[in-house]
Amino acid sequence: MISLNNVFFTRQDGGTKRQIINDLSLTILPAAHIALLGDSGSGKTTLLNLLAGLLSPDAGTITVNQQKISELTASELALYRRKIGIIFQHYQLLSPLNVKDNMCFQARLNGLSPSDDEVNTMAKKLGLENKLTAMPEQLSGGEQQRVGIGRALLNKPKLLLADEPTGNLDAARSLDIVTLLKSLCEEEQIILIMVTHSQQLANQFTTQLFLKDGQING
Ligand SMILES: Nc1ncnc2c1ncn2[C@@H]1O[C@H](COP(=O)(O)OP(=O)(O)OP(=O)(O)O)[C@@H](O)[C@H]1O
Repeated sequence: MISLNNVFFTRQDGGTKRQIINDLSLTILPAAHIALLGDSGSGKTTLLNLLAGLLSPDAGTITVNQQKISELTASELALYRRKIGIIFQHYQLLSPLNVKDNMCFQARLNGLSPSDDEVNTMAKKLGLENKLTAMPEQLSGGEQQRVGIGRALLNKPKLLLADEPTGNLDAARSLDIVTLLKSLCEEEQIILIMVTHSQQLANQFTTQLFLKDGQING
């Protein structure tokens, strides 16, 4: 479960301060799947970064699975970040590593050692069973994003944050990837929060939240 209580976050915009997140309170239940929508610049990525512990609120508290992340020290935050899943629009695979090692990368960083069985099962679910020894540059965009999903899931997160994960893919492939991502999160009871500009993709989610003026309109 996630709760945000009276969270404020400002950015310096030229000479003035701009309130990006403005007294936001929100509860997200375990295993919820949420599409986060909002105009460009409304603060969607900022909100994901606050949940990822990459930014700290100016005021208010953020609690993720009973851990008050807004009060953690830098080293505690580094440990917290290792445990959550993040999927980026630009995949961010490591080019010298093959698919298998990319998929295992975050889990290994977090002290887990996925077995060959686990990796093969995940690769199969992602349709990557014949690509485990391929290098990232030999993959299509959709395949690279599936490696990104595998990398996040093999780390067994309780929370997965996805920032426009299909922003680089065409509509049909985006729908396939989001459907797959959602069903894998359902299977593993993972909270999924996905930023998207696409209403069609958001419609795959039972909960849609709209960020506007630093506030959530659910
Ligand atoms: N590092 C930064 N320094 C200053 N301002 C920033 C910084 N990063 C983002 N901003 C500003 O904060 C606001 C919110 O940005 P954010 O990236 O969270 O929006 P978004 O809703 O994710 O936008 P988009 O849909 O275009 O990706 C924007 O006005 C942006 O210009």
